[in-house]
Amino acid sequence: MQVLKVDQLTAGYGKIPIVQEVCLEVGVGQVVTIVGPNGAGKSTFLKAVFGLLPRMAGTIQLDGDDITNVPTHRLARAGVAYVPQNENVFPSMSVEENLELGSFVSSKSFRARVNDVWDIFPELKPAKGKKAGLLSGGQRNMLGMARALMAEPKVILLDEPTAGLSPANVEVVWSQIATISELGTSVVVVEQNVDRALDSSDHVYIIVAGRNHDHAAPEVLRKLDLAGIFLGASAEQRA
Ligand SMILES: Nc1ncnc2c1ncn2[C@@H]1O[C@H](COP(=O)(O)OP(=O)(O)OP(=O)(O)O)[C@@H](O)[C@H]1O
Repeated sequence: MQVLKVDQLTAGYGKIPIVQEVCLEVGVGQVVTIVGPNGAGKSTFLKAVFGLLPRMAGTIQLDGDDITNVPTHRLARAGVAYVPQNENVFPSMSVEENLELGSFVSSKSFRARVNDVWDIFPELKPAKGKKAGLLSGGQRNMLGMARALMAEPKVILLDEPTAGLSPANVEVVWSQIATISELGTSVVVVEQNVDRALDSSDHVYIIVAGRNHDHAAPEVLRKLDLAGIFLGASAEQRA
């Protein structure tokens, strides 16, 4: 059974569809990555799955239950978490307060759950009293993920968690993603660096111009001319 199954999703801003008939499936504990050229609609897709944009067509299932029309504020309780690329923490609140907010829909007490999360993000624990706005960019990204995980989601949607990070921090984030999936939360991650995505994903979807272009296991995609696909898409966008 797939944890998340998105079928033929069409969504966009206002009445303009940006993603069209996009399909994506994620199994239990899998890391599924979405790659594609700039402006392909990757972020739009995540926002639409999380109900932040109107869905014009298609269906979304979580553990076999239809959640297509479940509003965003109920999705967290249902088991879907979303971490946007920016503004993913409350800057005037401490690290620990951010995590407390994230724990409201958890079945575990804050104290029990926070220890699981400190295990995944040990760097955050010494900073627990610090205001989130004073953290480095990398630490803020971690806190965004940590806060979302406090809710014990079945699936977590991460929008470019490695954007703007140093190479060392990129590696830290990918190892955290691996740990999150090993602990049973499935991960859907948008990533700009295709090679890095192929190294750490169970399955990769390529979205071009708002539509599914291809999807396969990394070893299959490595045999394709990915640069050509991306450059071709850029040329089409310029034309
Ligand atoms: N708030 C918005 N209102 C209208 N159009 C938008 C909005 N945000 C994004 N778009 C448009 O939707 C399209 C897809 O953008 P999106 O950010 O989803 O792409 P992306 O694949 O995530 O790109 P990138 O890799 O550059 O982040 C783009 O043409 C963009 O201009």
